[in-house]
Amino acid sequence: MILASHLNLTLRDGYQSLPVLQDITIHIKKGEWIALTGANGSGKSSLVRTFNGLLIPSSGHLTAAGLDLRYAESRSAVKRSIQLVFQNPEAQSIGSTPEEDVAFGLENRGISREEMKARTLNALRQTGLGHKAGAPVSELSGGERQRLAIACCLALEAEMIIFDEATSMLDPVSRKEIFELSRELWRRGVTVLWVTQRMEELAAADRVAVMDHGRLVYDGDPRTLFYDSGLPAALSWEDSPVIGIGRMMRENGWPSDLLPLTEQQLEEALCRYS
Ligand SMILES: Nc1ncnc2c1ncn2[C@@H]1O[C@H](COP(=O)(O)OP(=O)(O)OP(=O)(O)O)[C@@H](O)[C@H]1O
Repeated sequence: MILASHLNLTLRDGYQSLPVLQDITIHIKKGEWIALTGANGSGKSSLVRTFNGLLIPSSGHLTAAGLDLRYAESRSAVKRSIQLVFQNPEAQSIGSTPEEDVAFGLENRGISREEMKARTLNALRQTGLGHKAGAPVSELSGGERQRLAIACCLALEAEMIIFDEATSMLDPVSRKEIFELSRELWRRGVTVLWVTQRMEELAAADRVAVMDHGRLVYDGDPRTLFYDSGLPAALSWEDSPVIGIGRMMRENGWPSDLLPLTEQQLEEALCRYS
């Protein structure tokens, strides 16, 4: 789905050149659910914006959804198959109702009115917004607005959806719902790149990529990242209480596949051995 090789991106900040991405090589396969993390300013958003042609790398090679993004036509085509859901729920809708908003994205795509209507209502139903199709967008909650952004991606039949800290402005219940929706879409074949700083979301991933100062510094499973890589300490990440307990468990001979990343995993591990 994404084949990035030795990507560099330099942006201008006044008179200064800022190396935002440095020598990034990553391969994301079709059908994966992968998490991307890193401190604020480490380059996560810049990286994912190169994947759907919003930012153009200064050098390196990038293929996304089978398109070579050196070419302007490829960059405009990739925006259809790889969609981004951003952090701010307020900033993503154009239409005055969800139905209008989703349909807006389908205009100029050579689709008949009937098909547009069917795709729109289907996408709204899949995201749990069927009953709000005609409601004013201004009356939707933050979680509903993120669902609407996802409905737009579905109507466009996106092959990959990139969630760029898409739940960071939501309450815990909506956050969990959007996260679960991303998992559901993934089970149905959508490739998902989930940008997050939340431990429980990293713990759910089979594969976690970590950015630091514009570089990709880790690409592997979350348990190895937190217990064996030494990276959290090198990046001055604070150990969560659960990881602290997990380290003690390891010193006491617990098998490494039971070392917990989340409170739930800790409870499960303790239940199994108590
Ligand atoms: N348009 C721009 N012009 C100049 N510098 C930029 C621009 N966009 C981002 N940067 C800089 O690039 C670096 C990486 O920013 P980016 O937003 O990609 O990081 P991030 O990891 O997504 O951060 P956050 O978690 O805060 O969203 C930062 O130093 C940022 O200030």
